Amino acid sequence: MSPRPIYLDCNATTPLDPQVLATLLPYFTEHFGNAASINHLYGWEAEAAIKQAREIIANGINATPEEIIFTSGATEANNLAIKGVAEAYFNKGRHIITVLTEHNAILDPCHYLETLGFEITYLPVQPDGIVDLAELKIAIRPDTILVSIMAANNEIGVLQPLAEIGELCHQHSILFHTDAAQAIGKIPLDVQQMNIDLMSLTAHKIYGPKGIGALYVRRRHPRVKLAAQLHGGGHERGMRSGTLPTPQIVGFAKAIELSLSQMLTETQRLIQLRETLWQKLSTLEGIYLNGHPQQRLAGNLNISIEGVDGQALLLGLQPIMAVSSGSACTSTKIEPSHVLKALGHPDNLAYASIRFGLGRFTTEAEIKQVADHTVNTIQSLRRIKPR
Ligand SMILES: Cc1ncc(COP(=O)(O)O)c(C=O)c1O
Ligand code: FES
Repeated sequence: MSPRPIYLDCNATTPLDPQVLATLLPYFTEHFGNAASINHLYGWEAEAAIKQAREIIANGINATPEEIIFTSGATEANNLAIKGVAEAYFNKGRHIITVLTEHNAILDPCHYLETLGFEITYLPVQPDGIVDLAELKIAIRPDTILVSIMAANNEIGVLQPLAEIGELCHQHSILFHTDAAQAIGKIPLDVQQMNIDLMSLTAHKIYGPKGIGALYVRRRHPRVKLAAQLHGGGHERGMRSGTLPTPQIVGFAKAIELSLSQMLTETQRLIQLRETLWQKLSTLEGIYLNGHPQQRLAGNLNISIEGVDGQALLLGLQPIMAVSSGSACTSTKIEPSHVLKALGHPDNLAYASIRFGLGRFTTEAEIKQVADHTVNTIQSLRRIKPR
């Protein structure tokens, strides 16, 4: 049997860290209680574990435990933030600002709100993927209630200037939400220092379990009002009903704890690996780096390649590596993703794009193998289909 391909799709998801698995397993077995059961030991055990996890997660972003609402992931957290704020503040205003390069879990709730009469401004980005603060300033209106700008982009890894955006929103008394699904545990996030009012988190991009995330909601200066989107037993202060999944929550906290404790060394290691890969790939002509070269996640490399078919390239890479195109394309239609389009890529050029997502378990030997195979595949495709 041939070995499994090298996993390089860490912006899509990551494997569970064995330490995370060990921490959460007992909560599937002996400590299986419902944290809402207040009359017996089983419930108390679950409740205590969740309390501790909530503290770890809150500390990790300089928030308080009461400001953490557990959700099924960042998609749900984004929906709760955007729809929850829209519903709670619609008497104040119906204008929201976001960015063209956001994840669909932001763009789709915004499109939905448009059908209800809200107005959304979708800011462009600069060619390097970073929002222009002057454009943001211009977009702010007296009826703007929310600015939602992601911390790190899932396709091109670009980091947005959160502290500057937060400062601007604060000056105008507008709530600032950030989707930090790709950023938590990878860059420092401080909701006080960055003036962040709401922040979406998820566990599965940092070696935690899938199906668990959180929304941070500021409770003081200002206290953010939010309309619940899931009604039921009144869990999470009525903001998100549903029995809390203790194993996932415990695993989420462990994942954050591990990521924060190794953030500096991990960032340096990943930058080195990423640069090795980029140096090798950029020896070829017609290869472009997508997104800002430095203001990006350490483990993300997104490139566009001239003169090859995107599908053919992915097929050629598949036996050796698990990467993604970062774009929805069919073999008949070569179309860059909405993120690459927002960078100003011309549609008509035959582009192939690859997103490499390096992570905790990526080795130097793997990167060398991936670099060689990618270069060879591009060269042989170009021989078949000359530019
Ligand atoms: C930026 C961003 N937002 C939201 C999500 C969705 O997160 P989840 O899978 O936890 O719902 C992802 C991951 O797919 C993401 O990268
Ligand atoms: S793989 Fe088809 S456009 Fe990128």
